[in-house]
Amino acid sequence: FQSFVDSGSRYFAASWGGIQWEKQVRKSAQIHRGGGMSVLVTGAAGFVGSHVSLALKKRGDGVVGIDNFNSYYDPSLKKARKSMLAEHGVFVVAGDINDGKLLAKLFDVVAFTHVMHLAAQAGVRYAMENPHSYVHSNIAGLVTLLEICKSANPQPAVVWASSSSVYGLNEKSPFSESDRTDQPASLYAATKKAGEEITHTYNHIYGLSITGLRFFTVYGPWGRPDMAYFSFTRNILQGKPITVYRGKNRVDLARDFTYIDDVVKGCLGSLDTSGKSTGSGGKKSGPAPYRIFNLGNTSPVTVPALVSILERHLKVKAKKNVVEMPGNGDVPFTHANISMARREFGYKPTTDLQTGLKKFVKWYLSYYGYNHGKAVN
Ligand SMILES: NC(=O)c1ccc[n+]([C@@H]2O[C@H](COP(=O)([O-])OP(=O)(O)OC[C@H]3O[C@@H](n4cnc5c(N)ncnc54)[C@H](O)[C@@H]3O)[C@@H](O)[C@H]2O)c1
Ligand SMILES: O=C(O)[C@H]1O[C@H](OP(=O)(O)OP(=O)(O)OC[C@H]2O[C@@H](n3ccc(=O)[nH]c3=O)[C@H](O)[C@@H]2O)[C@H](O)[C@@H](O)[C@@H]1O
Repeated sequence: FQSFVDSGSRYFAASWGGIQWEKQVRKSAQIHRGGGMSVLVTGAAGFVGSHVSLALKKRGDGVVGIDNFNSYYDPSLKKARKSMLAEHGVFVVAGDINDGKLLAKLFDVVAFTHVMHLAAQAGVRYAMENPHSYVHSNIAGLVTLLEICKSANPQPAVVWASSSSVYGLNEKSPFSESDRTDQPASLYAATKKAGEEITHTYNHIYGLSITGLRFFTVYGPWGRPDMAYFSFTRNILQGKPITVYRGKNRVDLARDFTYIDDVVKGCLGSLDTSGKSTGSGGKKSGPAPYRIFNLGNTSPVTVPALVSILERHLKVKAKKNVVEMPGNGDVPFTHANISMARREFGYKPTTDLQTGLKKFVKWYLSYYGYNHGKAVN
């Protein structure tokens, strides 16, 4: 088969469906531990997806990835993550979650017990540049995926990435799952909030088990070049200035930066406790779990403090341009209350920003070399 899909800004073709392809999918989905699960991970060549796929595979679960390798950021990093996963026996299919035929084929080949849905157009500020890419992946793609999941027999349990950005202009701190989420500050946040409502309908009508995870600014090795900690590192090493946004009345912005290994533990914990979907072939036979959890670090750090930590680890002083936060969708601060995730599956982040950034810098220097990151786009 050949499927042509619009992956954001450009078209690409992906081949799938041959005997060799099916063999790779089956092998990757094999469970190596009694009672293990077979998980379809969307966005598997992405930052969080590659880490979660690896962790599942390492503990004996079957994992098949799907990713459209779009060029929102350097696709060579996504390809490198795919190669790293292949070395550990995880096959990442090249394709778009809007391609219902491809998804149906994957479910024909493997009776997935779980779907870890991480494919999305991420990034808060880029939504002003390319709004339709958010609708394409975070709304249309989500619905295509849920349509396949609800029709599957048996239905998988679905765990998916929402975002701390749904708290938007909420001023109550720390953010609890029961706080209001009806004042998004960006189109990205609005599409994640829409995802929470859309998944609810599939839970209600079709009995799909749904767990939404509100991640809080995740960072770490194999991270995302568009995020501040990554682009600051690159610019500091290249001697280029960085732009540090500041809030109204000269107040520093702050984020509840959360280390990737902690988030991975939260993803696995929520998969393990997700319970079963209650329908099959599009028919519900009883109520199924619908859950939403914050996965944060519970200890916000200001952006200037983030820069200071990077300066110390990199042993280079940053050239800072401090500017007032433009009206670009950013929120002034985030801070997670994680008591629900702690209660449900023992989620307990253990990595502070200082320690986590040390690990990131070590990875960055080994991946891009010591030539001040000039290989990065
Ligand atoms: N990293 C964070 O700080 C953070 C915080 C909150 C929420 N999230 C959410 O977590 C998830 C993972 O984020 P990430 O940081 O790993 O981002 P990422 O961009 O590295 O990973 C997403 C992956 O999905 C793929 N993808 C995008 N649209 C697709 C489509 N239509 N079909 C198939 N593949 C597609 C991309 O190529 C990419 O590899 C996303 O849903 C994101 O919105 C991330
Ligand atoms: O928690 C979340 O839900 C979101 O976390 C991050 O979004 P963000 O917190 O904006 O992460 P960064 O882009 O790394 O920005 C971190 C902080 O640095 C600031 N920043 C960013 C870029 C820059 O050039 N300068 C700057 O000061 C931002 O205003 C923000 O306060 C991810 O990029 C989103 O995909 C995710 O949904």
